[in-house]
Amino acid sequence: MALEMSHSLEAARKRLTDMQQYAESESGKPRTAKDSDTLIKQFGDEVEHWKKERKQSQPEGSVITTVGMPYTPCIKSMYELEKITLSELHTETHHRGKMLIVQRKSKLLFARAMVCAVVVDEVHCSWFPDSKRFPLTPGKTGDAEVLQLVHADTALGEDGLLPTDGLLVIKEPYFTFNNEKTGIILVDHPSDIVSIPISHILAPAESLLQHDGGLIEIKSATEWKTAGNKALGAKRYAKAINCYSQGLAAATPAVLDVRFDLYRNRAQANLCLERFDATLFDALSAVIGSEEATARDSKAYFRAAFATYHLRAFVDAKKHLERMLEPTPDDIDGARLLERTNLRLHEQATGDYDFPAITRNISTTNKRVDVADFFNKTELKPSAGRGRGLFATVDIKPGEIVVCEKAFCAVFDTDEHFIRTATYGARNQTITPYPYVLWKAAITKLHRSPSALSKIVALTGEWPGLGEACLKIDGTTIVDTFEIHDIVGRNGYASCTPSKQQADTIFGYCGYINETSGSGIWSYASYLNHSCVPSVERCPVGDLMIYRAVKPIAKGEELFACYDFLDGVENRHEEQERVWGFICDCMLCVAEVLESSETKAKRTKLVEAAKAFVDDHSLMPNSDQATVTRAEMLVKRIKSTYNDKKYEGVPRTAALELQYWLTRAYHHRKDSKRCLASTAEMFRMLAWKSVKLDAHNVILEPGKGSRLSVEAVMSLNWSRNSMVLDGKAGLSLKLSNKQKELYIMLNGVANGFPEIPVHLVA
Ligand SMILES: C[S@@+](CC[C@H](N)C(=O)[O-])C[C@H]1O[C@@H](n2cnc3c(N)ncnc32)[C@H](O)[C@@H]1O
Repeated sequence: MALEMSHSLEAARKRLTDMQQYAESESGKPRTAKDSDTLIKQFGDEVEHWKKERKQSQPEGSVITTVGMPYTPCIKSMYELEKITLSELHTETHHRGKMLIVQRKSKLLFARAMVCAVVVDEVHCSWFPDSKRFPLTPGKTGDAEVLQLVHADTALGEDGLLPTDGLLVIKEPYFTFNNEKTGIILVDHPSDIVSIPISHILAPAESLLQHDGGLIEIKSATEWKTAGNKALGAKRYAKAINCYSQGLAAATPAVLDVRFDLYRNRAQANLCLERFDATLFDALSAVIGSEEATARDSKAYFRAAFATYHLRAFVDAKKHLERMLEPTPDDIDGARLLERTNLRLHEQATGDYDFPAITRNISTTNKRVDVADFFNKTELKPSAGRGRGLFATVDIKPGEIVVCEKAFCAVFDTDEHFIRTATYGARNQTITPYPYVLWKAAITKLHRSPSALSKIVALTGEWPGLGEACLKIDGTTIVDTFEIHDIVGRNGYASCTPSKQQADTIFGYCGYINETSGSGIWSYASYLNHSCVPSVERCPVGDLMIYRAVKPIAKGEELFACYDFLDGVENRHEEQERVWGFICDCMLCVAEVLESSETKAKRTKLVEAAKAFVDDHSLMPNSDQATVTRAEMLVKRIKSTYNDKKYEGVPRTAALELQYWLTRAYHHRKDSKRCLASTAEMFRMLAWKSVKLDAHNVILEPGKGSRLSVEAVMSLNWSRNSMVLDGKAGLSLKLSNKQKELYIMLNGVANGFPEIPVHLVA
């Protein structure tokens, strides 16, 4: 079944069930032929309609994309497949071991999630008098079908996607239905379509004669180069690549120089399409190596370095740049790229980042940062009962950077083609909590630079698909898009869309995570396993994810992040099992699981009362003593529901929100002593040990089972301000310094931290 969108989970579920039942009832029936002229006309009208309506048809609010049953891509070469015609297709059938050879006969329809076109096959052209064929109705023009291509890289444009000047081989075609229950050929895996020239050995000989322009033109390598340069100048990159490739096929040893030019120019066209693996290959193939060719080689090395930089292989990028700059040391572009490369190498080796500069440059429009990754304090190893995990290779202090990683790919709601949609899968009937566009972005990136495939398919996902195999067949790397779907589901992280306000607001970066305005794949950090009492906290800055230690971590210890933290162990475990397929057994979960249901019920009731209290008393300055006493009593009652023994060393967070309310109330009532005591109490509730906050000491030590929360850090802020108002400058400064330490642990960077005005502490 095709990929479709619905406006609610219920609608998605209903649509999927309905389509599954229909598909089952139709499965295996012979396909009904479609008259090509009629279909092409109807489709043309639809393309025009879609173009006009595109604005209105943008989905409003959140939508759910339904995804049919997964199936693996074809892993046979087209030479091993048996050719069939459209007339031999059967409904709701994967035609394993078969292939269609078709030609596009319509414009492309760029719908939100896919690209469609009408294709015809050889029957239409009345070739092969002796072949099995659909009996043509007199006056009709032949058979045709709609092809629907999911996850196509739309940057390739009309030239690159389903080109019309050649033929298309659809490997192991899947004939199914669209939302209107009309038959379509659905291609979920882009590698299941291969474009071949009409002169290809598999193309029917008659197709040469049938070619639109009559006889095909035979061009020399130089003529292809000229045609390629023209296309490149017109920014028709896919067409340029095609011309240069044809030129390379036509180049004889007599025109060696042209051959180098073709590689160099194709490198540039590939670079414009962000196909960095191909750019690198072409650029290095273009290196001539003679003295007279210095200028041309300089260009080739620059392109190789640029591609390598974007493939994040900074050591290699530096090598290419040094070779480039050896004969041309004054080249400005080369020198600039070398400077950037050296900075990346420094970040990669030390974890020393210029965060003020990084955060200054990011905005709603500039969300992707130019930085290297830092992994040097960790290693990937097996983790008993949890697959693999990340382990510390050195002792790490609280606050230190543990991992810093730029996303393999990230999407933000301010991106041009962002659609706020999750996917709902037919296989396990669950929602993947990451947007459809993240799945698509990951697939596009893998198609553009397939060298990244091995690290992505090594990640955990439910649908095994092709596993960790990285196959290249018929010139294309095979990406199992369903496998990537599940990998995105298990490894995607919510992020945020950076903005100026975010950079300047208290907890601007950290606080935005919950809004899920962006998401991404950080493939190394993905190996962090979950704990509800984590040792690291994460915070996004653009598409960079910073992980800092929130407690001391000894060399050899496994690191844990918190994927999500819902109140109540049952809620948490239900979510963990549904989204990630595990149930946490951290110290906190064990303590909560062991509690009786009566205790939990009693506490839940009290927490509800506390929430209602906080909602009713959000205006702090009006709190009189009686109201404060009520809050204190309620905190006491909630705390009494915890069994000290069971909860030793783990957080008791049920009264945290109300305690935070008390901190603020004391501050407004100018009761600095109680304000500070309340802050200390919050840290105790979060299982911090050696909590001492008084005139002489500001000591807060995290424990093995402790958590850190925004409220606790903000509580320090109120205490600090209370002390300022009370004239206790020394203590307020100590509190402020501690607050800043903890603030950076959670927020990743110091941005937005409210320093005490200097004149108040002078
Ligand atoms: C993002 S991956 C983490 C890396 C993973 N362990 C691996 O080997 O690829 C998430 C998966 O790790 C496993 N996992 C994470 N935390 C766990 C925990 N506390 N207990 C058991 N399994 C866990 C689950 O299989 C989950 O789907």
